[in-house]
Order: sequence, then structure tokens, then C-alpha cells
Amino acid sequence: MMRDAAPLVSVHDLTVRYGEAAVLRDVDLDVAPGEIVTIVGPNGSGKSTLIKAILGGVKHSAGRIERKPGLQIGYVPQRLVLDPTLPMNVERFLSLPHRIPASRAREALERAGVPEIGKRQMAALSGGQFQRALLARAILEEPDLLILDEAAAGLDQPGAAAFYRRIHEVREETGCGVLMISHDLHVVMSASDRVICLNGHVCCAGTPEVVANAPDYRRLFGEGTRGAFALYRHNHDHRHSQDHVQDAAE
Ligand SMILES: Nc1ncnc2c1ncn2[C@@H]1O[C@H](COP(=O)(O)OP(=O)(O)OP(=O)(O)O)[C@@H](O)[C@H]1O
Repeated sequence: MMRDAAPLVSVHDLTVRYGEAAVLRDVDLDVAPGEIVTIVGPNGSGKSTLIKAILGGVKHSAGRIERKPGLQIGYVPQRLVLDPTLPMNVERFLSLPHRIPASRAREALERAGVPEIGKRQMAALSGGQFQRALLARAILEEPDLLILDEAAAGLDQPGAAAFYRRIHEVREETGCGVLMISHDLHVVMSASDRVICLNGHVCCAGTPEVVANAPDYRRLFGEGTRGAFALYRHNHDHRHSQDHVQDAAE
């Protein structure tokens, strides 16, 4: 990772509103080349909105987003719904909207850890294979920054762990930066260089160690689902408008 290098993307004092309601307030974030940054936060805390703003799909009402000139982004959505009656194999899917040589498709599938699925029908893939196909498509153009919005949601625990391991390897192999949203807190803690805890604003940010060492988090981490809520409760000396998270943890 190159924290000293110019960031791939940096977000300053970002505010996003849907109508009157501010969904994001004064958010700062940056991703350096080769760095894995994970956004965590309760449902409705603005994680997807932040990513959409970075991708340019949502307008912000204040603040600014700076992208490295010529920045190439690869995006892996949480899910993609394809017409199951549409015959389309994986290689063809990778060739949309621009036809690519079969060798490039094979290389991307190898990188994504699924070299064998090129001729399989998209509709016949398992959830894990489908997400790998989306990953292959996102890395086809050798992006500088890979953005994943809960891309392992719906996979079982070993499947999700394998998926994140693969992301780690892609980062090692290509040097791309990674910005992802994840609810898999165990994975977040082991696979991220930096964690941003979001709840409309940035509650806390730092290395996984710093975030995980918050007393509540340490006390509760690993105690079933309660551990998952602990991250959102650490060292808060203020109340949120979304206190359902706190309620859910109690
Ligand atoms: N297009 C929209 N119009 C109006 N409100 C929206 C829109 N998209 C999202 N919101 C609201 O903005 C808030 C943040 O949504 P967002 O999807 O960014 O949260 P999230 O942290 O990604 O949630 P989750 O973990 O459930 O995916 C929510 O209250 C949501 O209802």
C-alpha cells in the first residue's frame, strides 16, 4: 500500500441529501493506491450512498470528491438480476457491452479464482460463482480502484471468506486500491488496511486494530451477532438519529 502516494479518490466534507434529509454529513474518506478500505455501519447509515456518490451516480449538496485524473474504477454490485431465461454464458457476459478476446476473459476469470466457468450459463452459476463472474467483469479493464458494495452478501461464511481472500490476492497481484462495504466484521478486521465506521457521519476510522480495540467491541466481539453491533457502539459520546442499532444490541 502506498499511503504517501496521491490518493486514488478523496472525499472532503461530503454532504448528500435525499430531499430534505441529509443522509451523509461532512464525510471525509480517501483511498491510497494498493490500500483496502472497508466501510462498516448499520443499515441505512449511508454506505451505499457514499459509494454511489464516488461512482458519480448521486449528486452531493456540499463538499467535494476528487478522483485521480484518468482513474479507472471497477465496480462489483451486491447483486445483479439477469433474466434467467436469457441464454448467456459467462464469457459472453464478460463481453458485454464490448466484445473482448477470449484470452482476456480467461485471464480475468483466473484472477477471480474461477478459471473453469467460462462456458457455463450465468443462470446456472452458484451464488459464489456468480459473484466471482461479477468480480471478473470488474477487473477486466485492470482498474486502479475496485469498489465492492456488499459483494459477498448472500454467500455462506466459507464462501464469503474465500471471496475476500481473492480480493486480497487481486490487490497483491494488480496493486489496485479497494473500497468495500461489508457486514462480515470478522473478515473486515482481518482483510482491511483501514476501517471507516459510518452512521451518516464518520463515527470512527483507523486501522482494524484501533477500531477493534474499542472496549465495547472487544467485550462483545465474537459473541454471536451481538459482536456485530459492538462496532457501532464503541466510544460514542453522542446519540444518533438512528438509535435502532443501539436498541437492537440490547
Ligand atoms: N434514492 C433514494 N431516495 C430517497 N432516500 C434514499 C434513496 N436511497 C437511499 N435512501 C435513504 O438514505 C439512507 C441511506 O441509504 P443507504 O442505502 O446509503 O444506506 P446503507 O448504509 O447502504 O444501508 P444498507 O446497509 O441497508 O444497505 C436510508 O435511510 C435510505 O432509505
